[in-house]
Amino acid sequence: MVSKEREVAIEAVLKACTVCQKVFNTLVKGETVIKQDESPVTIGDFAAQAIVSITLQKHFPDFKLVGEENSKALKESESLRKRVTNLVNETLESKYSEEEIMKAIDRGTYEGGSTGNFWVIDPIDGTMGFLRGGQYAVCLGYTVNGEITLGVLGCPNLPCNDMDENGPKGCLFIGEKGLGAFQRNFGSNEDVKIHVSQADTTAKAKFCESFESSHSSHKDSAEIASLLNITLPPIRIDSQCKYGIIARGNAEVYLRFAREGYIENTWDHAAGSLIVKEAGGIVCDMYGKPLDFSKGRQLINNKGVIATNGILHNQVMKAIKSVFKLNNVLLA
Ligand SMILES: Nc1ncnc2c1ncn2[C@@H]1O[C@H](COP(=O)(O)O)[C@@H](OP(=O)(O)O)[C@H]1O
Ligand SMILES: [Mg+2]
Repeated sequence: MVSKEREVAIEAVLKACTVCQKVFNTLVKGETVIKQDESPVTIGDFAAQAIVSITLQKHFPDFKLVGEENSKALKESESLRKRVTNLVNETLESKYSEEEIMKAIDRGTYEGGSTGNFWVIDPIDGTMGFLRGGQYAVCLGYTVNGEITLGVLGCPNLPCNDMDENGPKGCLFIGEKGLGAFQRNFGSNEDVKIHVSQADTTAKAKFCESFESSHSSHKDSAEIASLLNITLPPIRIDSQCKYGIIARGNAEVYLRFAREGYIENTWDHAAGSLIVKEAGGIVCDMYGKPLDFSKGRQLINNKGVIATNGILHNQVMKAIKSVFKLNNVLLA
């Protein structure tokens, strides 16, 4: 049976994707002067988080939400507040007040933790990709007692069929614990089961990483790829779309090595990591430890993020151990 959480999460993510596309088409394309606090990304982030929060509230009045955004900037700027409010009301065909919208956004200040149920939202993951007209994702996860049990990624610009840029674009990835991973294309109601690649040699493998080298060291990943005899160039795309393409088998390995001291946020990995696991892959940190979503808003127990198709996992982890000269790396 399809859970109510899954249906509501899909509804929320699709509506949030609609607002992001609207912001891109009307603001990013048309806007010439962008003030820092009224950038399209800011407007889109607030509107998308408000829409997800309002949709969850409608179905689960007591819901808790770990969200990337809060209403501080809206409280400080009347024009920003008005623009976000109009955008949300246009999209939902509703009449929420500015106060109601800010309250909805601030539901996202929950601290998370190891007990109870809560949602995790990244309203626009891949800010840089969004602005470039590249990849970004609306990412919604659901956590039960510190473990992600549901993840939905909305990827408005991602090709539906493999990486075919000429075909249709816009797809959802859905993962539910124990029930597998699925892709649903925008405009369709059909969920198609997806699975990681069955490639069993690294020489033929494809790896993906952040477009932005400031988010993940391209130099380190190149060294690891070389040690693994990977010859194909990296697939560099923004956002959790990377988890989506691993889950449906377009690439076998996702490497993420942030600068020293950077702690990953739960909303950047919650939905995507479950989708890869449900598609048969493995997700862990650079020491082979599972991502621990039970410690609050950030992944304080983890460093780096690795996702693989499972088959190549141990080879990848051994290469990481060698390149970073680590003593302890857990194998699968
Ligand atoms: N120095 C850094 N190292 C690693 N990740 C970073 C970073 N600065 C920002 N990020 C995170 O990287 C996310 C984008 O991931 P990717 O590089 O895979 O596209 C950003 O999400 P937002 O775009 O939601 O802010 C942000 O949370
Ligand atoms: Mg993000």
